[in-house]
Amino acid sequence: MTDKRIENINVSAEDAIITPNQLKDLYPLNENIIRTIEKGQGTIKNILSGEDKRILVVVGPCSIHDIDVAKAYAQKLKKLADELSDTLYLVMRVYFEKPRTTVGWQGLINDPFLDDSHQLEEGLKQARELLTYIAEIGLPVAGEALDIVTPQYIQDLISWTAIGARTTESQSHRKMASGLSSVVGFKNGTDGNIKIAVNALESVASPHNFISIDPDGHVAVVRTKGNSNTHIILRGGKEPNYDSDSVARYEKYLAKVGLPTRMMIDCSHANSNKKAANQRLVLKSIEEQIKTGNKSIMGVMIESNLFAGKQSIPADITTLQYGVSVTDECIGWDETEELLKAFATSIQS
Ligand SMILES: O=C[C@H](O)[C@H](O)COP(=O)(O)O
Ligand SMILES: C=C(OP(=O)(O)O)C(=O)O
Repeated sequence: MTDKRIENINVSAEDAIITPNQLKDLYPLNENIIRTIEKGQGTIKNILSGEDKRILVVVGPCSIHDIDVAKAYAQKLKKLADELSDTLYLVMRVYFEKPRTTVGWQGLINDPFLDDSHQLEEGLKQARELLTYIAEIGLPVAGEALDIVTPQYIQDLISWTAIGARTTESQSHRKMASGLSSVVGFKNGTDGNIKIAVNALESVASPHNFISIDPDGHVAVVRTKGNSNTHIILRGGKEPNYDSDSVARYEKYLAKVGLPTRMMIDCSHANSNKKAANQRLVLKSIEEQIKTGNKSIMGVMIESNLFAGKQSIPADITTLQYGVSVTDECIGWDETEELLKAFATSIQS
């Protein structure tokens, strides 16, 4: 029994919620969905190995806060993905969990009503419903695995996974990622440290054992086989790190430690100085590097929403602007379409 004099002094409640299997029964898989995920996970593995020569593009909102906006975005992106599929493999960023530098809204799963009511079960339901909708239309999805337990609820619907700059060095995240079925990308640290991402690749390739929950919600020891389908993501730090000199330096470093020299470049975050308009400059540099023979850049990340910019979350949620990010600045849909079409045409020729 808990003795309240010494334990849970700073805990106000422990509310039981739906189990992973119960959530999956509410929003089940079907053959269409399984085909999208199998194809998504498989294609991304082939891009990582170099067998598929296309460039992986992880593109979409910084965070999902409005399911209708996300569905409208997914419809547009699917059309563009089909159009550019000879050169680019487009995967939608569907990020439900936001790591914060200090405090702030932590994403749709944590607070689906954006009002500090923290109805996590509702957040999980909304997340899974959206993921099944996007998979049904045949579009693969990318997510950030920030929480250690939520993958049990939604990871079957994810084709590519990021571990963020603030958690790349975390042993718990590395252990969890060693059991994920998708390719996993590790960001460099917020200060620009690449070593922690390279160390993560080594750690994640090994089998691990850790305590989590099983699909029925029972506490369980999860024993993983290790995941070698991994790569680093350059997101900038104190300085941007997308330029050809930085890329060449990281290629050498990966080769020196015996790892494949494959990497993704994040056009946003510290590579854009958090200014969405700068993402096009990063993409232009990537385009030039690929055109001049770079074979290490296997993917790019772009933060994009229906409309450009960002907004603060207002006290009255009904006054939110439709289709505008509530976390980092994004480029709008028109610019996204223009940039990706130009990128595809340029690297094809
Ligand atoms: O990608 C989003 C943000 O860069 C990340 O969540 C950190 O945000 P913050 O510095 O506003 O907390
Ligand atoms: C938080 C993110 O990035 P980073 O971990 O690079 O800050 C993100 O991609 O949403």
